[in-house]
Amino acid sequence: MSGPVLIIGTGLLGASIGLGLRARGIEVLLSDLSPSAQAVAQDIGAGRVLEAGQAATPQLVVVASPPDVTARLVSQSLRDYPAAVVIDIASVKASVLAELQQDQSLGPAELARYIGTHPMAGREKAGPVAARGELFTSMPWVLCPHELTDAKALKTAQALAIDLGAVVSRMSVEEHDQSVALISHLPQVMSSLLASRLQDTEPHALALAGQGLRDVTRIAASDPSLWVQILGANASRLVKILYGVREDLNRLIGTLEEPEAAGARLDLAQLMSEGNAGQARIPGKHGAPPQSYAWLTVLVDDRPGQIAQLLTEIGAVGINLEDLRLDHSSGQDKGMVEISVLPSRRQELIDYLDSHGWKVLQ
Ligand SMILES: NC(=O)c1ccc[n+]([C@@H]2O[C@H](COP(=O)([O-])OP(=O)(O)OC[C@H]3O[C@@H](n4cnc5c(N)ncnc54)[C@H](O)[C@@H]3O)[C@@H](O)[C@H]2O)c1
Ligand SMILES: O=C(O)C(=O)C[C@]1(C(=O)O)C=C[C@@H](O)C=C1
Repeated sequence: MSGPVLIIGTGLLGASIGLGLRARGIEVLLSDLSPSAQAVAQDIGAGRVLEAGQAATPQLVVVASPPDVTARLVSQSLRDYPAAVVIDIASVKASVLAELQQDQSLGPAELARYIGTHPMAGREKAGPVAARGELFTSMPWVLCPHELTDAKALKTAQALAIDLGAVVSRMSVEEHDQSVALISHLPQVMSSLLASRLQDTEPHALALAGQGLRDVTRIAASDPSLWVQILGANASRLVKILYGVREDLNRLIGTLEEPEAAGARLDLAQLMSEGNAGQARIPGKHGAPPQSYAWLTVLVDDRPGQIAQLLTEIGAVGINLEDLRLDHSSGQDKGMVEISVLPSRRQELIDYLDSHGWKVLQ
């Protein structure tokens, strides 16, 4: 796509889009209510601040503000930039569209230039400092055209997502909100509920925290003010899913209260197998069927440059790294680098690292 692209709201998502577009040589203008957020976004290379009152003729306006002000900013942008396509990236879509459809200042010609979108990529951190230009690579990006969206708006939104490396899909706002209630909003509340149990836990118990707890609580660190808005806007869809969770939880509690009762073990096995079956359905990269990778762990000294050296050596053997996790063994000055590769290359990599002085834990 060509620029300029104006990004309104230069926090985590807005600045990440700016970084990704700048890396592709596209002109980016930045605007945020917070002078420091826009200045930081400019400093990290996400674009150039559009000063108040300065004229601009963007080809595309991306509204990347919190959901509760999104419709207002989209409406303003449609009026301020009559030649531009305007998109938003808010995590909820039906409430934004409904507000725009009720907006008396917008006619069909304005609404035709608008399309709601949602990149299914983010982090548990807010603000431009946490931004990453590669955030969207291989991640889903949903486009939600409404009945008036014109072909140019759809094509421009699609070009943005593709240029940023995302995998594009299309849904109605209803279908989108229904889907993310389960795929994104339930995981967030389950993670928060679980992590909230840790508030009064003794430090000696917390010191036992392994990867399992970390896996399921990463997003419990997410920004409360953003999630209050997301959960509030999608409450009616999420609550129906939570009724089902409540039923399952009641059943599990009943089973665990009498673990020796007839059928109790079968019940537990069923719970685990149902979880296995659901987990196995989560697609891998690019929406492809899940691919199982083989993991190995390399112990590294906790000093600068160790991980970079390890990755350079893996690259030199020509083995593609599918995933990487870092952990520290408690109480030691050692780091553990967990690496996943195609199963067929695992032994080759272990042999290579062993022979080059790395300590591999299998
Ligand atoms: N965080 C995620 O993982 C994620 C992922 C996908 C989509 N989203 C959506 O992206 C949007 C932005 O989320 P974020 O995580 O980047 O939040 P953020 O808090 O990092 O950034 C939001 C920015 O919007 C600015 N802002 C607020 N009101 C404004 C206004 N009236 N005019 C201009 N700027 C204004 C804030 O100052 C802030 O810099 C939200 O709608 C969110 O639902 C978030
Ligand atoms: O990876 C994360 O940190 C996220 O929470 C990202 C995530 C999600 O996948 O649920 C969260 C909310 C957004 O609307 C889109 C993406």
